[in-house]
Amino acid sequence: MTQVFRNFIAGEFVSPAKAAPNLNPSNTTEVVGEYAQGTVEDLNAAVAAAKEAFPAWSRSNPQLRYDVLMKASNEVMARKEELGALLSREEGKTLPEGIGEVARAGQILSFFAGEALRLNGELVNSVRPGVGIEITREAVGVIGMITPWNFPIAIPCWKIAPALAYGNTIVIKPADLVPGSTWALVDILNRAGLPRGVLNLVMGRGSVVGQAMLEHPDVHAISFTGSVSTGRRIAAACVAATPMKKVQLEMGGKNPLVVLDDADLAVAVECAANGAFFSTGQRCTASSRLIVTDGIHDKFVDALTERLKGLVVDDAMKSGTHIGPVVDQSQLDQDEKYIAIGRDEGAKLHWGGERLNRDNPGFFLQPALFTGVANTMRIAREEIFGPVAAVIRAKGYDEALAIANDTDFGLSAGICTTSLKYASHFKRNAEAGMVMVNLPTAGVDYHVPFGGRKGSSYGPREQGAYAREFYTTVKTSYTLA
Ligand SMILES: NC(=O)C1=CN([C@@H]2O[C@H](COP(=O)(O)OP(=O)(O)OC[C@H]3O[C@@H](n4cnc5c(N)ncnc54)[C@H](OP(=O)(O)O)[C@@H]3O)[C@@H](O)[C@H]2O)C=CC1
Ligand SMILES: O=C(O)CCC(=O)C(=O)O
Repeated sequence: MTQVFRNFIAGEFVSPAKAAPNLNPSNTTEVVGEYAQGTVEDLNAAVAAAKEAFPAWSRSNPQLRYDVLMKASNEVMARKEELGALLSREEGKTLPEGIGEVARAGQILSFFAGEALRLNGELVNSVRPGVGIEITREAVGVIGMITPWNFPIAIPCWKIAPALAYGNTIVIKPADLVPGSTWALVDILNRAGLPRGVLNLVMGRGSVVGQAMLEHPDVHAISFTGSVSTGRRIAAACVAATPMKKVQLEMGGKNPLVVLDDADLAVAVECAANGAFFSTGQRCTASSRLIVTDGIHDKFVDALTERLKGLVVDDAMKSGTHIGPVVDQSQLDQDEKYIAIGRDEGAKLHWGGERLNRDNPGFFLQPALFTGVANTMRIAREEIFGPVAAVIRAKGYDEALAIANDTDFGLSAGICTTSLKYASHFKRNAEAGMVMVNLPTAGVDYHVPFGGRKGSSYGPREQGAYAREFYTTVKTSYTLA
């Protein structure tokens, strides 16, 4: 019998009224596990537990928070192969990518273990004689977290770890498509010594559990990663709530990779192949627009096409697979819809884009490379979130930069060049939260801020010490001695 994975509320695993199968996108006949489908009552119980746990946890000794996070980090690292396999089975990224993501989660936990000890304040002279001012940071309260399917352990981890380090309590709702990795993370953190009610997990649908979280008056802040449309709805709900909720949104991207005539061709091809197609292109940092200057355009397209021909698309767990399946039927439909739109708009489907049959039934799609794309076309403006990239030709650097910035998004932007002048100019003038020089637009470090501008992000940055802006609130105290 398939195991039923239960919600974790007030320090207990709670038997659900309903559960749903978590399917493997590499083989849809394989059920990874049955996972609870939470209800509004479950969410209410989880928020009540988090509220009750908050006073003690927010005043707890930082050594305790350090110990819990470090112990959890050690277990995540020790089990990275097993957890990486679970992640690859539920989400479809390749096993090395899955293991790499789990290792990143372990590193995030140990980074924030240290942050629990480093949280500090400031002493400031008052303009009034005899008065001293302290500026301190305190935990915000109960944090609601709503996470997407494309990074099933890293994204929950980079929300949970800072929230705990700075003394908040949590209710998390992972994406219904991939609850398994978050369940494993919550189980590990619980056994690492978290007091009852500090971390609560309610799996299930966004329209039910997520919506109830937005409406609950005892949830003080919401951290969300996912689509722009859901993000907008969440921001509106947080502002409309009484009291208003603090909100942080990480949403889509339409990230440019500029390739200049003077680029090292091999570096540029590797950046494009990795940034656009690895992890099946299902990254908000994916390079979906390849903006290539005239002098290198044809050589680059030929070399990238050769590279794509060598990429194996197959079961995520098979050794030798470079690109796993698309996450589910609905995302596959979206990818195919945009491939059709690109053709209808007059772009040339230069290579790929075909559905592939493999040994098992799964959502396999050949990477698709469009050429002759204008930046006004829908495939250059809307986030597809699949292995589909658009090559846009530019006359030179100035035009390439203008095209790169001509987008509603602003998450990551990359340039491949051997010129210090252009690299420096691009770092200063790219309208994005993250800039990469001779590196893929996707794939970031775990100890520095992550986030974007324009339609990509809203609210304070995630990750690194900058995460404290969201997970703490500032207090200014005046004392007359
Ligand atoms: N920037 C990023 O990292 C990501 C971007 N996307 C983009 O979004 C598209 C659609 O993916 P999808 O998974 O549907 O993204 P969504 O934005 O719908 O889902 C993200 C999370 O929000 C939850 N959610 C959905 N509706 C609500 C609601 N009304 N109230 C509260 N929470 C809600 C989801 O729950 P549930 O589990 O029920 O879906 C999930 O946990 C992709 O094709 C891609 O373009 C998707 C994932 C990540
Ligand atoms: O590129 C990365 O490393 C992170 C990408 C990401 O967080 C996302 O796609 O949601």
